[in-house]
Amino acid sequence: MGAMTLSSLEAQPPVLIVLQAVLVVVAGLVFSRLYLHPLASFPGPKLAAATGWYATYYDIFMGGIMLEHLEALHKQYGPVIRIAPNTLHFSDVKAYDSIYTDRRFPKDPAFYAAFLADEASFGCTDIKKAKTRRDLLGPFFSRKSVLKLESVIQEAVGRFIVSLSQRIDAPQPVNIHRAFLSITLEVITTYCFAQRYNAIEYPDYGYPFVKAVQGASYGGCLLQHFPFLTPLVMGLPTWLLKMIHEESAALPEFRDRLDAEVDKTIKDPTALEQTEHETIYHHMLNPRAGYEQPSAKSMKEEAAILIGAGTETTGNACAVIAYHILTNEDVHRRLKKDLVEAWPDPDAPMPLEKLEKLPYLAACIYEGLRFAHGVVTPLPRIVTQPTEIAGVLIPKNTLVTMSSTFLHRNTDIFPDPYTFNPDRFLGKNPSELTNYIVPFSKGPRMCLGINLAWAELYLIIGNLFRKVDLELVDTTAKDMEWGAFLLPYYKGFVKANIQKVEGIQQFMEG
Ligand code: HEM
Repeated sequence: MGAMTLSSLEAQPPVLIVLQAVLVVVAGLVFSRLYLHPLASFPGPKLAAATGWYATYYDIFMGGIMLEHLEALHKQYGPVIRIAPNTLHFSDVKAYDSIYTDRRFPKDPAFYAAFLADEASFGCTDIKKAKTRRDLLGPFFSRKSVLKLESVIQEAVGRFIVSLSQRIDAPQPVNIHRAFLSITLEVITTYCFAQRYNAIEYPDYGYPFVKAVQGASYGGCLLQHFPFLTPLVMGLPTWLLKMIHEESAALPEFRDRLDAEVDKTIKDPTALEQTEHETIYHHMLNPRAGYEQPSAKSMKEEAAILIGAGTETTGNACAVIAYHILTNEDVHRRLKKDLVEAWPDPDAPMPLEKLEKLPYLAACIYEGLRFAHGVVTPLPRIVTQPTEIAGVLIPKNTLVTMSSTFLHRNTDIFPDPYTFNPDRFLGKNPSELTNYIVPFSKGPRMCLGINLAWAELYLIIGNLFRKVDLELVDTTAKDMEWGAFLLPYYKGFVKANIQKVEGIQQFMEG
């Protein structure tokens, strides 16, 4: 019998033998994932339990619709579902805190490797190293520091409003989504590096990095699913990238510029004495006692991450907030009225702390963040020891995830969730609701730039709706549909006609 099998194998072409061996291995793997894996008893589609290609199909081939699909799956299978061989997704609001505030759960290295920043805050998956980096940079992004550097943000916002005034009655509608990305880029570069990039003044708000930045998250997601492409993509010379996709070439060019700045600063740290204000380099090159100076690679990654993390997130949030205010006449009128009452002379300076006290402005921003979501792709954490999450015991080494959208659209917390209704935040105890607004995530790895982001949102939205009369044009609900590629990737842009701008005298004089 054995001899017969051997001789029949010998008769087969080698390719067929290899194919058969692969089939046996794959079948064994699928069998073990379906029936022997620690997550075997968790509900969910069998195909998702068998292979990660299930998520790849919805994420990449279907244009980022995995989140919509997850909603349907939760309806079918319940609050905890297996969405990949080793990954669970939750929909129960209680699970969010358990996943993201547990200090024992590190970020998943496989997910974060695609962002090519394992030595920077966002990409670092080692719990201790990540904490060290946050300790180092945290003071620079604290509330105190943001208030100290408020003039830097105010100056950029002033330039933003002036730039809009130059577009009154422009022949073409203004792409205000890109205008927001331009100001958020400018805030990050001036705040972090004390450097103006003049993105706000660029024709048509088309600064190359601004045009390229939305593609970056898509690229990151692509590399998450096809990591073997990473060296290939990273090895592409810029001229070739330009030929394949011209806009994307701005990304490596921008990164080269940052790298050169870091090298220059390391070579001549005395240059830091000349900067207009403190920068991240002051904190990294002169660390506090007990902290080491990061390597050049780490500083380069950090610079790129801060710009990447701070530009599109905040720009998208502004665009979504503005879109909903402009499409809801009542909200628009009430907001304008409140702003005019609190700020009768638009030429007078308006400090951040005063804007923050306007309840309706705050409510519009919270409601806008509920629609903008921040990072939408579920962010995986590793369960390092068996832990109960939302009443279910989760085995060690499982990846656990939950998208912020499952809080923001929860009908028990936010009835009629698809209606933009700032009034829901004006009840007796707003924090009962704001606790469920999690665009910045929660816990030890929540957004490092949260104070800066909030300051930008108040100053940009407050100034825009106090000083600028604008009308939405060529923008429909379809343009605001998005696919999930870490951040929402919108199908279109928010566009508007600028009709009147006031309160720019102070900036023109400056
Ligand atoms: C509306 C604006 C913003 C939103 C919605 C947002 C959202 C987030 C979220 C959800 C995370 C967690 C990511 C994860 O768990 O992997 C995060 C992390 C981070 N954000 Fe933001 N962000 C915003 C603005 C900013 C700004 C302005 C900066 C610039 C300083 C910034 C810098 C960072 C950094 C460095 C991290 C990594 C923190 C860590 O992993 O320890 N973000 N952000």
